[in-house]
Amino acid sequence: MRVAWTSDQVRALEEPLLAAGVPLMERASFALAVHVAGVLRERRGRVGGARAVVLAGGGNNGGDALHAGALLAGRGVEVWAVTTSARVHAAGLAAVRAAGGRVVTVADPEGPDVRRVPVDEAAALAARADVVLDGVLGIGARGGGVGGVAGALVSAVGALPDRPFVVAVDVPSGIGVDDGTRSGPVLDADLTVTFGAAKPGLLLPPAARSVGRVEVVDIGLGGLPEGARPHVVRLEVPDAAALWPVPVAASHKYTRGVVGVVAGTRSYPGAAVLATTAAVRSGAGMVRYLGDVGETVVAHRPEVVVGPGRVQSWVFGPGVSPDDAGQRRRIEFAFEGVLQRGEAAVVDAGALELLPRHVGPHVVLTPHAGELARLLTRLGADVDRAGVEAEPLRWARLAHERTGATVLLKGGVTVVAGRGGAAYAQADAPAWLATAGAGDVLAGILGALLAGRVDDLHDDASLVAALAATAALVHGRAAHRANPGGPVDAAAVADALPGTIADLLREAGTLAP
Ligand SMILES: NC(=O)C1=CN([C@@H]2O[C@H](COP(=O)(O)OP(=O)(O)OC[C@H]3O[C@@H](n4cnc5c(N)ncnc54)[C@H](OP(=O)(O)O)[C@@H]3O)[C@@H](O)[C@H]2O)[C@@H](O)CC1
Ligand SMILES: [K+]
Repeated sequence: MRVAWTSDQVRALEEPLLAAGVPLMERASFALAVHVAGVLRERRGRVGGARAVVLAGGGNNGGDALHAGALLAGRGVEVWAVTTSARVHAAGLAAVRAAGGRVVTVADPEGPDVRRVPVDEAAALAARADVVLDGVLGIGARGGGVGGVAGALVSAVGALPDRPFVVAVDVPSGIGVDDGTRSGPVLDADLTVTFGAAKPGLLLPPAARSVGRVEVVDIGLGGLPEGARPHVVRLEVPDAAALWPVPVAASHKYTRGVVGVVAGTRSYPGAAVLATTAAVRSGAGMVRYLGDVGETVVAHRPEVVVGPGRVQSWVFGPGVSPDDAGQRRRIEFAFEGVLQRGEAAVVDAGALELLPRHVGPHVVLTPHAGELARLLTRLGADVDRAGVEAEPLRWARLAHERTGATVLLKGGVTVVAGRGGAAYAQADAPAWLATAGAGDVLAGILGALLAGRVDDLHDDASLVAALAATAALVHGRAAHRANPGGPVDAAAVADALPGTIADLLREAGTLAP
């Protein structure tokens, strides 16, 4: 599990350690230098003789970068430090100089003993480097992107035609550290070396697209205090495996969970086939189908039972248009069971428009950004698709607050917001998965997962959000497995589910008997 702590959470952990004289910056800069040396070795075969440019802002983020620069200079790297603020981390600067590094500045005024160079000249230095360390801004960033001459430098380096390898120190400078926004110049990184724990902006879109590979370095901050929850979590394979309902020898189809699927119409029968197939192939005990295309569904999936009966979870909406009277009536009727008996439900596509006024967290909405914007607009919020894409967690949370439902917002990074502040950001899928029918498959996976764990959901409402994140993880991994490195179609993703889930359980050592 990758957890993200906010700037305030990190500062609260740092404070007593710094007061006690724990050398956090030494630890951070040493680990940073080790990672940069690793990059240089990988890219050029050796560290000595490489060129590194350190972009150093006026705070401790610049201090980290300068100290790492000094360590690299000590290993024979030609180091140039470019300071971006009249204020500079004095000890870091002294260390770079003592190790033989050279220092220039783009700031005005230039400060004592530092030669001022135009932004273009500093960017040209970066262009000739094997690696650039971005230490302009860390968790002290005020948001709104990198301002002033530092921002001009970040833009100039980012626009270099032959971009050098960029290592972000703690975070790519200029991202919204706590909310993942991108509202000004940001230097996209190839590698981010972050201290203590990930930060929300490293996991959340759109900033998460700027971070490259993320390495978390333990600098001895310990953990969050009792009761504090990480701001955002990204589940990994062992977490998903631990959450997956695995049958035991005594299990039968009803204890394993029955999924009721109300999906598809005569115009869109494929959605019904995909959602039921995904539920069957994710290990549901049984799948029921309600709708007008039962024959088509059974032709593809003979395991599916057509017609009403008891279910543990529902999948509403794939391929359903709200003006289809038959499906609308079935969904509205089934929602009564969801509200009265506590059956879980996945509410997708056309069914989003049929959502009752207030539901519980055992109902999961699975909109994409445009659908979430429409839903929120109906609920009185002023937001459009671009607004949702700019701050997905904020809007997913608002939808959770206004409806009571757990919200899974689909995207390149899928964001989940649930009860008790639960928030997940999953980046498991190849970009190829942005294809018709992929959402129907996700809905089926989640339906099976909720049916299998329905007894646990009511004891622990935040579990639903974790299950939604698990469904996104399995969906993404199934897409990778369906055709590694190439295009995928939704049916192939559904077909890859049994193998994906078996691999997941095998990797985590939780195989069924
Ligand atoms: N404490 C420790 O010992 C440890 C700290 N650690 C490291 O310290 C980092 C946090 O350091 P920090 O708190 O000094 O803040 P930091 O991110 O360097 O930036 C603040 C400076 O930026 C400026 N500024 C702000 N916003 C701006 C903007 N939009 N555009 C332009 N400028 C802007 C602002 O200047 P101002 O304008 O206010 O004069 C201020 O000077 C953390 O990420 C980690 O790397 C680790 O080594 C572990 C030990
Ligand atoms: K940085």
